[in-house]
This record gives sequence, structure tokens and C-alpha cells, in this order.
Amino acid sequence: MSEQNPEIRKGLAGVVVDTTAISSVNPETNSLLYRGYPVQELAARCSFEEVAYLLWHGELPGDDDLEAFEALERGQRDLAPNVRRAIDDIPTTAHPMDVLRTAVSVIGADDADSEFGALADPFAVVYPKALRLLAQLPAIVAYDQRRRHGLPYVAPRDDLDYSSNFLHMTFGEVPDAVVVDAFRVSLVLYAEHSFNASTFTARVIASTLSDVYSAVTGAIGALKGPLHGGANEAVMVAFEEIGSADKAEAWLDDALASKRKIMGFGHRVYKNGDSRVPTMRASLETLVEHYDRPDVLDLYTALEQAMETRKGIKPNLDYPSGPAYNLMGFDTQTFTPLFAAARVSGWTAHIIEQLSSNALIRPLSQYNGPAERHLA
Ligand SMILES: CC(=O)SCCNC(=O)CCNC(=O)[C@H](O)C(C)(C)COP(=O)(O)OP(=O)(O)OC[C@H]1O[C@@H](n2cnc3c(N)ncnc32)[C@H](O)[C@@H]1OP(=O)(O)O
Ligand SMILES: O=C([O-])CC(=O)C(=O)O
Repeated sequence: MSEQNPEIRKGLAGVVVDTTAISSVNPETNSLLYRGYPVQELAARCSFEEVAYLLWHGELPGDDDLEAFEALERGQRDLAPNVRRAIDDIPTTAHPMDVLRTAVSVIGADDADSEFGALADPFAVVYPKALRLLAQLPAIVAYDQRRRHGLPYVAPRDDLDYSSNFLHMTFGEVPDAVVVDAFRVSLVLYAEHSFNASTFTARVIASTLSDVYSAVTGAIGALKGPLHGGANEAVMVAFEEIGSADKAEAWLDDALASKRKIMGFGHRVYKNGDSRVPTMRASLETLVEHYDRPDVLDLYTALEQAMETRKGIKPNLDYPSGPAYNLMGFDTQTFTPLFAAARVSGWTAHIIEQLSSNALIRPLSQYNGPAERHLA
């Protein structure tokens, strides 16, 4: 690369910026591996807790490891009173991702030992904070949805697994097993995806030796955008705009004519379909059957087929997860915070990895402003 004619890759498209042992996204084989395991196998057989453990530790837990891990996670699920007060002070006109971002900041400001420190052992420094955030994000997300409906905080239950407790704290009861299972699958699929925009944001912030909470707060900000995690919310908005399957084609033609991006379709890395979609679509199908809502699947399929015909672009994970979260009873604006609650496992695994072999992330740019000039 010469200074005169540097190769510029807008959006870092196709640029390999570092190595990672956490996950591998393989568009050629349409596969996604977490620490070597296909995500479909993990989604079929593992709890979200086991997957978070795998991402952080590099191996699946044995029985004793899992028991100890679950005890730690279940023991820290409740929110401190000042975090709840901070949430209460935020107007309900604020987006739930803004609430989540703020609540994580408050948790970080409460941690008297928030700095990375000497970095002799990044895992030892980051892991307890990562686990605390993983345990507390459901309480923030659930409470925020409830207060918007005038409902009180529901205390966590330590006899429930992560997914069941999350739903219990949101809805005040644990729904049928089929619903809990679809929710668990979504969390496993959302947990990790290599150097996506929010994870890269977390790594950039970690690379300056800032702190875990700043890195996670920044990642939440990056995830909020509709080109990234915000798309699951935007999918539902589009479904509501369309209304029914018979209107999907006309809606799409209008949207494309006005140069709109169709949310939940396309991907920077997968150009021939997102490896996670079939698994999440199968879970959506179980929900459609459970709630007897074939209209949802009809609309899903109609828009997917129209998009394939018009643009040849396939859905990403946000496409099936949006309607799935809607059927479960989550508010549309709560969808991206659910993504964040799962992805905090991946973000923090990457923060540990970044710190374990750190280099300040600071690329170059080519200047194209005015030539040197001087004050008159
Ligand atoms: C879990 C996740 O975060 S997955 C991503 C979630 N985001 C979305 O669903 C938002 C909608 N999708 C998009 O905006 C894009 O597909 C992105 C941002 C995800 C990927 O973008 P890129 O890799 O930069 O692809 P790019 O934007 O260059 O698209 C290539 C072409 O396909 C078109 N295209 C890509 N996605 C879409 C879409 N969803 N709707 C309409 N056209 C699209 C682009 O307009 C572009 O067309 P052009 O060459 O005529 O200009
Ligand atoms: O990898 C990406 O760019 C976006 C994505 O699918 C994810 O973060 O899950």
C-alpha cells in the first residue's frame, strides 16, 4: 500500500484485521462454529448458559463446572436499587436500547474496580464482570418492557434456568416449554458472530485499555442501528406495515422503488444465506403452530419469496427472530435488547481475547480535504 495510492476498503469490507479463536463464520460452507462446534448442534442440545460458558472458557462445561457457573449466574440476577431508580428516571419515550446502554453505564459506575488493571490475566479481570452483566441484562430488559405497561418489577427466580427466568421476569410467569425453547434457541444463535460491527466496537474500546462497561456500552450503541441488530425490530415494523401475505409483493415493489433497504435481508459476510436462519425459522414454525398464527408464516414466506425474485437477497437471522419475539409477547422495541442480552457473552469473550494479545486499533485514512492553506 503506497501513501499516494492506498487501497481503501470502505466499511473495512473484506479486510482481515486480526485472528480470533471464538467463532468462525464460513459463507462458503454456510456454517457458523462457536469454538469449533456448529451452532446448529449447540442450539439443538445446549442451554444458553452452556454456550456462554463455552464462548468464555473455550470448552463446554462438565457437570460440576456447569453447576458452579449456574450458581454464580443465578446469584447475581437482581438489580441494585440505584440501577432500578436510574431506569425509572428515564422517560418511556426513550428507546429500550438507550435504557439498556444507560443501565450498563450505571452498573459500571457502581463497580469500584472497573479498570482493566495491569492485564497480567485479562480473563481473571474481565470474567466476573462479564458474568455479572450476563446475569443482569435480562432484569434490565424485562423491567423496562414492564414499566412501559405500568407493571412492577418481577424479582428473579434462582430455581429457573436463564431463558425461563428471562421470560418469567418479563411476563410474570414461565410460558409453555415450546416458547421457552424457541427463546433459548434465539439466544444461542445470537450469542456470537465474529467481527460484526458491535463486537468490533467492543474490541476497539478494549484496545485503548478503557474498561469492560465502556466497551459493552459502546457495543450496545453499535448494535442499535438498523443495519445491524436494530433490524429485528425493523422487520416487525415492516410486517405491520404490510399487514398480510397478499400485500407483500406490492409493498416490496414500492419499497424498492423508493430505494429502501429491506430490513432482515442481506449480510456483509453471507451472500448466499445466513447459516442461522433455518434453525430460527424452525423455531418460528413451532411458535406459529403453538399460537395458531399461520398468517405470520404466510407473510414471512411471501416477503422472502418476493425478495428472492426481485433482488436474489436472502434473509438474515433478524428476519425470523423478529416475528418469533412478537409471537412470544415482546414489544417490538424490546427485540434488539434481547439480541444484546445474548450477545454480551460474545462481546465479553472478544474483550478478553483482545486484551490477551492487545494492539491499539487505529487504522489510517486518506485525506481528501482542502490542500494546505493559511489564515489571511
Ligand atoms: C444480525 C445482523 O446484524 S445481520 C444484518 C441486519 N441488517 C439488516 O437486515 C439491514 C438490511 N441489510 C442491509 O442493509 C445490508 O444487506 C447489510 C448492511 C446487512 C450488508 O450490507 P453490505 O455488505 O454492505 O452490502 P451492500 O449494502 O453493499 O449491498 C449490496 C447490494 O445489495 C443491495 N442490498 C443489500 N441488502 C439489501 C436489503 N436488505 N434491501 C435492499 N437492497 C439490499 C444493496 O442496495 C446493494 O445494491 P447495489 O449494488 O445496487 O447498490
Ligand atoms: O456478522 C454481522 O455482520 C452481523 C451479524 O450477523 C451478527 O452480528 O450476528
